[in-house]
Amino acid sequence: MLLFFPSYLIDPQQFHAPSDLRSPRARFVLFLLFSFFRSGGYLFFNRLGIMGVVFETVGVRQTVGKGRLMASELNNSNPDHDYSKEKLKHSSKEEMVSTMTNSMHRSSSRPQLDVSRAAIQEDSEDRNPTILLPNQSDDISHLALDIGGSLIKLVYFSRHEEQSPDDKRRSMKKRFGLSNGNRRSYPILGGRLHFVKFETGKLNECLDFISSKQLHRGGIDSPSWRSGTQTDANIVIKATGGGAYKFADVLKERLGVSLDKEDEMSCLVAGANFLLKAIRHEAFTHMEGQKEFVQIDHNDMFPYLLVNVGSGVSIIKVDGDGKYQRVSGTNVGGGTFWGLGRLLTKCKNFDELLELSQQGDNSNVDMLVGDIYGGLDYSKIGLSASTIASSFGKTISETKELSDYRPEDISLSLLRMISYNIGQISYLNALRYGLKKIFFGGFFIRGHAYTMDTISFAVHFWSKGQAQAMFLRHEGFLGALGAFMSYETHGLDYLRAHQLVERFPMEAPCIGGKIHGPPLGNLNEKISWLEKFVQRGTQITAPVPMAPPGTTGMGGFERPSSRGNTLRSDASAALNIGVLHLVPTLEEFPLLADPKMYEPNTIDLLDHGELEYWVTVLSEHLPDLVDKAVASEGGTDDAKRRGDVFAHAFSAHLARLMEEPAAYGKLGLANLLELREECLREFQFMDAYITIKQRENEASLAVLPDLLIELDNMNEEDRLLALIEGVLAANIFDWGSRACVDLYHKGTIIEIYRMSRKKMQRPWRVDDFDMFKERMLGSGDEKSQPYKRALFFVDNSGADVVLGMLPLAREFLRHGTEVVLVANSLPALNDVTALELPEIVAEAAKHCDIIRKAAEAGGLIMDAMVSIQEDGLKNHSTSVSLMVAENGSGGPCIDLRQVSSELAAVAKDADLIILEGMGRAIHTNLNAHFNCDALKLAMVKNQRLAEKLFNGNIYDCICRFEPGKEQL
Ligand SMILES: Nc1ncnc2c1ncn2[C@@H]1O[C@H](COP(=O)(O)OP(=O)(O)O)[C@@H](O)[C@H]1O
Ligand SMILES: CC(C)(COP(=O)(O)O)[C@@H](O)C(=O)NCCC(=O)O
Ligand SMILES: [Mn+2]
Repeated sequence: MLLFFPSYLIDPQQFHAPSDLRSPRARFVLFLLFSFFRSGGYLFFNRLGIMGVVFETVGVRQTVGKGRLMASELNNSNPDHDYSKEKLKHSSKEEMVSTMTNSMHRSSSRPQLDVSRAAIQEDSEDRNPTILLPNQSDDISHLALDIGGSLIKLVYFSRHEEQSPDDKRRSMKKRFGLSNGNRRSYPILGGRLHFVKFETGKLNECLDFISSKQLHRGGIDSPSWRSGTQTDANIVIKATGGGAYKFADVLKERLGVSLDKEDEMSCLVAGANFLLKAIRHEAFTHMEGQKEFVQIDHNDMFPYLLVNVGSGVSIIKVDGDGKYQRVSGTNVGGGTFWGLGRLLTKCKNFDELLELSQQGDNSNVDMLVGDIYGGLDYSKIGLSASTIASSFGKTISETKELSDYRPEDISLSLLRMISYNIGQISYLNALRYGLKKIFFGGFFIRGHAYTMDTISFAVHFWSKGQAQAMFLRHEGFLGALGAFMSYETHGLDYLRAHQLVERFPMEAPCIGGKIHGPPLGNLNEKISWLEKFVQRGTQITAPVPMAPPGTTGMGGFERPSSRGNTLRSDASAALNIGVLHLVPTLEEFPLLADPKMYEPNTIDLLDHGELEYWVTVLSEHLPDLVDKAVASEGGTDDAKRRGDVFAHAFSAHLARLMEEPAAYGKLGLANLLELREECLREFQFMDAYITIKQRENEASLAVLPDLLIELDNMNEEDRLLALIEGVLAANIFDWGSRACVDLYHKGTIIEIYRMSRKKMQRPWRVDDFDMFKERMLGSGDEKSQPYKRALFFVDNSGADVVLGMLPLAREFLRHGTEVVLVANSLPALNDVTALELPEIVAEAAKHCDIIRKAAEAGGLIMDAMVSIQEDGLKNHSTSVSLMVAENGSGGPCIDLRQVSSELAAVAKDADLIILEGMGRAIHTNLNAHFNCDALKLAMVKNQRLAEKLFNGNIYDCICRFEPGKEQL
């Protein structure tokens, strides 16, 4: 039998089912219906009543004329969409499919897949049948080019992991001992945007790069490439810049592809608008060596002036999306600097020229006011003696030849001449149109501190502080991004800031026309490449070169105050930008009281002392972490090798950040801690603490029954206190804290837990327990209304979750409150993950009726213990539900601007959130305000932090209760 999808395009990321699906019956029927989708091709639905299907982009398989689709799980990503309005009224399979597809809502901008007449072949024996997409014809676009006068910029999209997501899912499941597959184990869906540049003069190397990765065919892993079903002659690539015309024939000849030419100005504007809207820390100011990220108000973005400093300079007034006017330009631009500079200094490359300027003194070349006025200021018109009166004016001397001047001085003079000139013309245009915001892009900027300072000074000086110069991290890629955006098929223009996660992998550089390393995606080659550096005794340079801090053009026409710093070589790595991971399922946590003001990080790492301290903490933790990571992979030679390279790579990141804290965007402690986890994953350490977690889970589960008996013998008030005490005490099991790890040598898990409980002394350092108790139990005769739904942001495995949070959850269930355990999507230290929780809950449920019934009601223990098919409908009860949701994070902290859509959806009905642990309740979110009540529980396992934030000591406890803003 064939099941037909209605004949229109669906937006996979926006498909979800109504909340009615929470009824076990509805879910069971759906389960039967879609059981054949499971594992790798399944329609997923979780215990929260949010069912989703996503045609996971990485799972898309296509053949010519007949698409094949591997469905995978996911849920809604459209924050505007109202779940509650949709009702599922049909019960037959066909009707249900069609109802669900009808409920999908179509976004004109995301027509990734044409599922018209899509069909499932039910006669197939396969439990994971393929869906045929007979009308899916085009490959989803992957590459766009901006071929400029000096540089070729590539933006390309990759959907594929080094390992296929299915393999990953399988190996993760195997490791976690989970056999069934209706839980998502890998949150990265979407794909990745990469940014690469080559010199236009080395077009051939650029084409080799494209060809080696088969980017024009959708990447090495694309099915059409593997199957050889697509002919290159059909391939059309978006391109902009003059080279799109000039080199069209070469591309046709070499790659067989045609170029679809996009207007350069439109692309620049589209690229800039996209970056400003979608990337949180894209724009920054740079004054006197200080870089500061600018928060862009999306509702007040326009108009602005865009100055693109490429070979030449374009000045564009931007009034909105697609609304712009090129108001001016100048032929004195980056090409002038590089061209004249090369002639005058004999430099071999652009960076060398820039680097030279850092040792220069332009007063040997420039004619200063003082040179004309006999050393005096021309104070009447506000010019100091050191102001440049005439760039290169001193070289009019007839007695000197070019060789009599230092190349360093010439380079600096040239740089200042051109930068001031551009700054001044930009200001004049801003003045002409009454604009206050000027964004500078183009590769002339090259993240070079002195260039930015000089332009900023000029804008500030001439506008008397009225206009502001801002720079863009993706400076040179505006046009290429715009061309990429112009594909009508990927709809990335609708992405929002929270859906993009920037990563900085140790990728081999491929810049300046040379690919300095292996093609992306081959871990082994990447490791060898990094090893070579280590063996040669060369420090691995972190992947993001940028200008040194502190070079400044103070005084506008003064000399740079900071000198002698070397410019990070462009060839040593990529740019000051990372790979953009597109995670269309991330959303803003809906219970944040003031999302615009929300700042996750409590500690400001702009404070150099703080940065130094935390970098040292992480460095000192590194050897132990490497040991654990290597052991988690069986201690094999391969694991040791990866462990070694991981240590070098992570140290390089830390060194890089010490040098320039804002190199990867705005830096907080949460980012630093997450970087460590990401770096581990980059070298394929998927869960370094797996053994420790399992051991601690087992030990804790063994004593749980006794603890529950003990608790049940208490009266309600004492029990509540004991439970909170228990959470705080058990939060001591934190393998990320140096002090705690030292403690673990001193006893068994249970001994340490008992010791920790014994030490609990009220009042705690922050102690709002009485307020919380009153809200829970009421006061006097007045009983309080129980919470409807509580979100428990759980932290560590073992005692923390088993003896701390789970018993507390049980108490809420007892009060009739629905509980959602919110846990990490990916491992971080010894934190429990959402994938691991069902099994832990199932174990606990063996000893506790309350947990068992609630877990059954939440559909949770079916995940780990019984198959829903065998259990069927017989066992559901009316008890409140215990559920699990993943939080979308892969670090020990949580940034609530980017949570999983699963969590965002379930949060809508919550009236209490409990944030537990140092990472989630102290390092991040200590100052966060919510619309619902919030309880923040943590033990402070770091002396410095305890002193700084709470004027206290290590092992102090925090119990902060904050009534929700809406309740106040
Ligand atoms: N590695 C490099 N090689 C050549 N020029 C560079 C390099 N890095 C920065 N530049 C500067 O960037 C300019 C080109 O900027 P870009 O935005 O790519 O413009 P275009 O599209 O005109 O090539 C060059 O003229 C030069 O000033
Ligand atoms: C990484 C952590 C935030 C995890 O703490 P948790 O959230 O598990 O309570 C914490 O271990 C930490 O801040 N460690 C570094 C500090 C130290 O070693 O003292
Ligand atoms: Mn933790």
